[in-house]
Parts: sequence; structure tokens; C-alpha cells
Amino acid sequence: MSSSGFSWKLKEHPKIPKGKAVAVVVLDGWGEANPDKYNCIHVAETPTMDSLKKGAPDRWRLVRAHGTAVGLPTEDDMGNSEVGHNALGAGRIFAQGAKLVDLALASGKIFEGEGFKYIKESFNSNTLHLIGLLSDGGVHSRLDQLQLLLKGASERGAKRICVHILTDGRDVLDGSSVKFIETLENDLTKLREKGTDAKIASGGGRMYVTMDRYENDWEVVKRGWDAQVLGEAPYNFRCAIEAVKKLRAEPKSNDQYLPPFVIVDESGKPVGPIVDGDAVVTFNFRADRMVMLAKALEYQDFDKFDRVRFPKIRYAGMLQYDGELKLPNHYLVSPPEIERTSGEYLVHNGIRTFACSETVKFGHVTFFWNGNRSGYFNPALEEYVEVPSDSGITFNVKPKMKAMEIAEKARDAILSGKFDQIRVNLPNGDMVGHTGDIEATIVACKAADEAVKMILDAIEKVGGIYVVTADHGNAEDMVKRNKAGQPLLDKNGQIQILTSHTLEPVPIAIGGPGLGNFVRFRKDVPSGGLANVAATVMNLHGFEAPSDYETTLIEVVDK
Ligand SMILES: O=C(O)[C@H](O)COP(=O)(O)O
Ligand SMILES: [Mn+2]
Ligand SMILES: [Mn+2]
Repeated sequence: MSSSGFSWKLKEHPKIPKGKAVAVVVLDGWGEANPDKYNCIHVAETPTMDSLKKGAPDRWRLVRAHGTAVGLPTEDDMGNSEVGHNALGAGRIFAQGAKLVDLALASGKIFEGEGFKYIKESFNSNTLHLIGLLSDGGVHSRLDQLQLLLKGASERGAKRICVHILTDGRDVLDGSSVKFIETLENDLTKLREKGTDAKIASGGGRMYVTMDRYENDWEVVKRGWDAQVLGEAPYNFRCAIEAVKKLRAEPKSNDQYLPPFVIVDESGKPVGPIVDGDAVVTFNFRADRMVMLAKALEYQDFDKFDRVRFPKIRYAGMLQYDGELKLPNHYLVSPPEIERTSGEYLVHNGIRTFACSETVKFGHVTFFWNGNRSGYFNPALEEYVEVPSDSGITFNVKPKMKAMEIAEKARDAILSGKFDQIRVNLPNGDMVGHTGDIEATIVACKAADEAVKMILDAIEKVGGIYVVTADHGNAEDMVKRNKAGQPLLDKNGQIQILTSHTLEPVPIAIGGPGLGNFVRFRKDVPSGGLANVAATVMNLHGFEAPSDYETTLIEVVDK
């Protein structure tokens, strides 16, 4: 124990023994909602998940996975992978990026911090570039935050501002990009009237341009680099609204996958490439899909693609995206300090951990789980395995994704006897749900269920324990609804497909032969959320959770 009284050592649980293998399975995008035909989890054959629900009423419940339960600003904020896995791994609720940026903007502190002062040095003689996701989704960024940032920068002397937009259609309805661009253009006009030369300089769909994650496909980032930095893209337009409308019609892309485009002046010259002396802010607060661009903007040594030109810029992130890598070095708002996560405690207490997912979710069970921290706590006790994802496809084409491969790795890890915790993320419900393809999402849910079965079978063999839960909803509702819950139709009488996450709670189930007969869910934590899972898992490893963790969901009833 240190002189401050702090100790990594966890107390033994008075009733639950140590030494059982514990499988922690996170179904990505798997919420609980009314059973109807737009609930793909309901429609799909999911015998394993059904049996967990029906089989043991004391060992299945729902937990909150959105809004304030996961540190988001309001109860209207849907959950997402970052905040969900942060809460699952850290066992406490931290005010998340969305909220911290809101506070910093409301108080004006954002403009007084080191990051803003740093980029401000470019305002007089150079351009400020703002790159990020343009929507009100609140998962990676928010339009109202961009608006306040634009206003604040112009009031503080920015003479020229270029916005490089990434259209969404994933956290918000497809087609909504047009209205977000209209709002932005309106703001930019007002800024020009006040003497700041502000305009949109380039754009592209978030999944095809810039916002790749976990190094699945650097080509995505390169497409963005070419448009944003070099001013080069396959499509040139005079204005962004025209660009988006035309590209949606031909080559018929949706908002998520719009090809890159550059805005040019009357002589065909790009209006805002990034050059020496400019300032750049990536205005997404969420890390995973900005880290790759941050590396390209910041690292002198970089070999992921040919940057052609590496301008000497002043670069700041909205947040620092990776605390371990200190990336980026400059940022406008300090990220949540998610420390003393359950993973760190458990390695200090000798727990050997195996974590696995496929590339597109790999960082969820490692980086997010560990409080946005890359790397191992103790490589001697941990093994993180990444199954390569398919790249260059939308996942409705291959809805089974790598679920079985992930399950096989988990099964082998369980049977090897080398690990105490075996943690996986099964991506299907989420990644296929985001495509809005209902048929494919049904196939995806079935595949995830089969993967769960393989893992539970292995736990059965070794006499272990399982915890099956999810990080937020998605596949359980694929249609936009009115307040009464009825599907909304668009002007052509078609249902409006919901590609985003939901506000639904998610299931959590515990079981396995290693779980004593007398362990069950408590009845006195009715509003329990994802942050209660870490203490629960620590108990199942035979430890008491630290006293400041959100309380456990389980109790051991007297025999
Ligand atoms: O980044 C994404 O794919 C979506 O915006 C959110 O999905 P996730 O939170 O499940 O990753
Ligand atoms: Mn998720
Ligand atoms: Mn998702």
C-alpha cells in the first residue's frame, strides 16, 4: 500500500471463490425492444440468447446503456461503443467527451486553454481548418459544438476558416447531410458578413473518407488527406450542397459512403488545401475514428501512405485521443481521466486476460475497455488478439463477419486453461445494423448468437462462468418511429430506416457451471447500467470491487 493509502490489491470476496475462468461476451449493438418485424434480434433465430433470457430469471436482466448512465449529456443521447465499453471496463461513470466539450464551450474555457492559444498563432496570417463529422449524432461530434467553435474562432481573430466536412448517415438518418450542410452554410455566410472568410473546402462520406478505425484500411484516410490537405479528389464542385445532392444521385452513394470531393473557385482551383503555417482542428471528440488522421497530421515519420506533402501546421484535436501515445500533443479540451480501470486492477491481482475481436471492434475490448489507453498493462498476463476484418466492403455483404473466428479464438483460450478472463466483442448486430439492411442484420444476429453458443459451450467444459451483455442497442430496432412507437414513413410512403444506435437498454446474463447456485442478480439495483458490470465481473473472479466503483449487480443468497 502506498503512503496515500491507495492499493491495487483487491479484497477477497467473502463468498465467491477465485480461480474460475470467466468469459465476458459483449454483443455490439444488441438492445432489448418490443418484438416486431423491425426488431432483427427478435426475427432472427437466436436460441442461445433466448435460452439465457427464459432459462434463469434470476440471472438475466436489463441494464441502462445510454444517456447519463454512460456519462452522456442527456437522456436523449443514444449509447455508443466508446462510452459503453468505457463504462463496462472502468466500473464508474465519467463525464464523456460530448459533455466535457459542452461544458468547455459554455464556460468559454475552451478558448482560454493551451490548445486554442496554440492554434490561434496561425489566425492572423493563415487559415484555420476544421475537419470532422457533420451531424447532430452526438457519437463522434456535434454540429452545435462546431457552430460555437466557428463563432468563437472568428470572434478571436481567425481571418480565414475552411471546414472539411464528413457526411454521416450512420448516427443519423441517411440523407440528413443536406440539412446539416445548409445549416453550416448559413453560419458561414454570417461569418463572412462579419469579415471572416469562412467556407467549406472539401467533403466525403465518413466510412469512405477519413473515419476508418483501428487501422483497418489506410486508403480511407488517404482519400481524405488528398482532398483536405492536397486539394485533390475525383470530384470537384463549386458548392457542398450541390456536391452532396449530385453524388447521392450519381454514382448513387449514401451519406456514409459519399466519394471525396473538393470545393473549387471559378478558375477550378481548390479553395482550401492545407499549407505550411495553417492551423488544423479535428473537431470530433471521440477517439477511435480520428486517431489515424491524427497520426497522419502529427507524425514526422509516417509510412502508412504517401502524404506527398507534409505541411508544417499547428494541429490540435478537440480532445487528446490517446493518452498513452499523447496523441495529439495539442488539444482543446482535456479528455475524461478514466483511470484505475478493472483491467488494470485485475492484472495487479494476477488475473490473466485474453481479449479478442475483429479489427473493426478490436479497440473496443482493449483501448476503450482500458479507458482509452493503448497497449497492455502487463504483457506477461495479457494477450490481445485481433482477427483481421474484411476491408473495402459494407458489412451487409458479409453479415456473419468474423464472429465464428472470434468465438473459436475465445474457445481455444478458454480450453487452454491459460486465462482467467476471456473477453470478446461480437460486432455483427452493430456493424450490419448500421448498414440499414434488415435482411442482412437478421443473418448477423443469428451469427452472433451462434458465436455466443460456442463460447458458452467451452465455459461449460471447463466449469467456468459467463457474463453475456452488450454495449448499446442497434439491431433491435431498424426503423425510425414516432413518439407512440409507430414506424415513420417518408414522403414516398417508405419506412425510414434507422441506421443508428438506439436508447434501449441491453441484456446481461450470468451463468455457467462455475457460478455457485446461490449467486443471482440483486433486486435493489433497478436502474443499474453498464458501469455496474465491472464490479460484477470482479466479484465473479473472487474479488470485492474497489469502494468507489458502481455497485455490483449480484448477490449470494444464504444457503
Ligand atoms: O463509429 C461508428 O461506427 C458509429 O458512429 C458508432 O458505432 P459504435 O459506437 O458501435 O462504434
Ligand atoms: Mn458498439
Ligand atoms: Mn455502432
